Amino acid sequence: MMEIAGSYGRYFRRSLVYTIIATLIQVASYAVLVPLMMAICHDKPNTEIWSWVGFYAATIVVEVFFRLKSMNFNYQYWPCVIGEQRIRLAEALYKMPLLQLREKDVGDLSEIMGSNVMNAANALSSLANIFVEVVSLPILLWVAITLFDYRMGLILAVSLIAMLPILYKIQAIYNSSSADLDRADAESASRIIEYVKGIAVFKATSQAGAKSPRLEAVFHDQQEIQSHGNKSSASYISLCQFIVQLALVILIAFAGYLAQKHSLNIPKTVALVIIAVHIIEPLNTIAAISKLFEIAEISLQRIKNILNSKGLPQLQPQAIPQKFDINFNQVTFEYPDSPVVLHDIDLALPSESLTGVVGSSGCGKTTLVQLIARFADPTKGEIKIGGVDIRSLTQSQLSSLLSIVYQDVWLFNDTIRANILMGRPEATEEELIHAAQSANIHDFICSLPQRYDTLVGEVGSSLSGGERQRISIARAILKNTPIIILDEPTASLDSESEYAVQRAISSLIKGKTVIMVAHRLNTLTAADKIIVLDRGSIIEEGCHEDLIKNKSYYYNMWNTQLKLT
Ligand SMILES: Nc1ncnc2c1ncn2[C@@H]1O[C@H](COP(=O)(O)OP(=O)(O)OP(=O)(O)O)[C@@H](O)[C@H]1O
Repeated sequence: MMEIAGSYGRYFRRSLVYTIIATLIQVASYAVLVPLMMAICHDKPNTEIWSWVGFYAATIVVEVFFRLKSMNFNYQYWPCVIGEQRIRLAEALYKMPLLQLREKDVGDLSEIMGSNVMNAANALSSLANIFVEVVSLPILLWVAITLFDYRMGLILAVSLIAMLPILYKIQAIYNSSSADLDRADAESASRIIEYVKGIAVFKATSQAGAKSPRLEAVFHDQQEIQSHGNKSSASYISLCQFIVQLALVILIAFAGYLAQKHSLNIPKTVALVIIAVHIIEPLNTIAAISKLFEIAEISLQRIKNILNSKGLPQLQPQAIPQKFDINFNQVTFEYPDSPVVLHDIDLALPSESLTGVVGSSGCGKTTLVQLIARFADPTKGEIKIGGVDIRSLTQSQLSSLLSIVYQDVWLFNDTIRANILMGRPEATEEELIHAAQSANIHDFICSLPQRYDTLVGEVGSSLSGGERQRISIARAILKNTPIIILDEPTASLDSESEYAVQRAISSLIKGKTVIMVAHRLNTLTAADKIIVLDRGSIIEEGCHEDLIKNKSYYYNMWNTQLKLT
């Protein structure tokens, strides 16, 4: 619990203390019933009866006061706890190696950050207090009953303890349904995201809406699991309550027997039975909330799995590099449970040079460039920037050294200004406009109704691939890092857009150390060096003219592309 409470732990502890105080006072109020009943039945003077009534009323007022104090946590800090947990998760995701993050299911992650955090916080805000109350109240009331009549206390304890193994057994039977339901919820969240992202494909294949078998199957499963879960939890709660009520029946029968034998007087019997009823009430609640605790426990486990995932290790910290040449020394890499993708790569990229990476599909080009950004660490070997092993840099140090431009551009549903400023939030208006002009996108932005304040969401679908790409390049220009990684930035563009984006790229890479993956070899003819990869190994290296002269792998690729154009 304290883990979820995070920095609000002391408020949570305080609220539990208030609950305990309120419960103690509640017990005192019930205990007052015994002398009150005795005073009424034994015709005691009115003053004595009224003083007991007054005492009873006073305990109720004080109890309500402390209950309200304990609830303060719910409405004041509960939303803060949720916010804090979500920030912690977001930070854990940020630290997670990209390779590991990409393997996570988006639906699953949104379920964790959404419902799972809510479930865990609910357990903290309301369930914990109820739990303290429903556990401590019966114990304290039992102590009170035992003090008034040890035989009643004994019979109550024996009958409740005898029922514990049965309750435990029932709980074990019903336990699995919550985990199944949680899994079904996560699966359904994933399918919904998949459906929304792939709706164009679903429409094209006439599998949209009710005709989508994937969506239908997952909703059907979820319904089944949900109704099974609801049925089982309803019967679980009823069964537990029935068993707990049995203990009350035994106690009442025993109290009647003692009263018949004149071993217990009537007012005391009535008062003790009233108190015993108040023991049973919270015990019934335990059955209901234990189900909610179980759901919270599963949610907490899923949250912890993210929070406990380890980031990439950091070597002894070093000063941020002052030179920006990049060196691969004997770098080998393999994805988990996959064959080796890169073999013993030795590569030197001088400062302020442009290096192209080419090769057939799947030969490891993207993997090679992503290793520079520590998307994952090499299985063997090292990568250095300006002589500094990148594993000794913090994530933000490394990020400040490089910008990556991908083929698929991700723009946030915010203004165009905000999207570009992500490169350097503190940039001035002049710097922003200069970056957009350099990226060849300023005129287009000015043609939009709200210019730089146009929301990407409003024009998102009408932005062409080239326009989106130039916005992302403007962001990189503004960031102004000494190293630029380009992973097929023009691969999906038509030749007109490609020309505009190429001009933007020329502005971006001026005076930088650049590594660029490209399928279209004509984009690399001016590169200082081109490396040719085949099945994870460098098989050729040199400038365009040298590689053509070699008449080998690159030469064949070039001729094939010439024939196609
Ligand atoms: N996350 C992953 N887990 C396992 N294998 C992967 C993963 N990502 C890529 N691979 C495999 O690693 C190999 C190299 O992939 P990579 O994307 O680096 O190739 P590429 O040369 O950039 O391909 P393309 O030109 O088609 O983009 C491929 O066989 C690919 O299937």
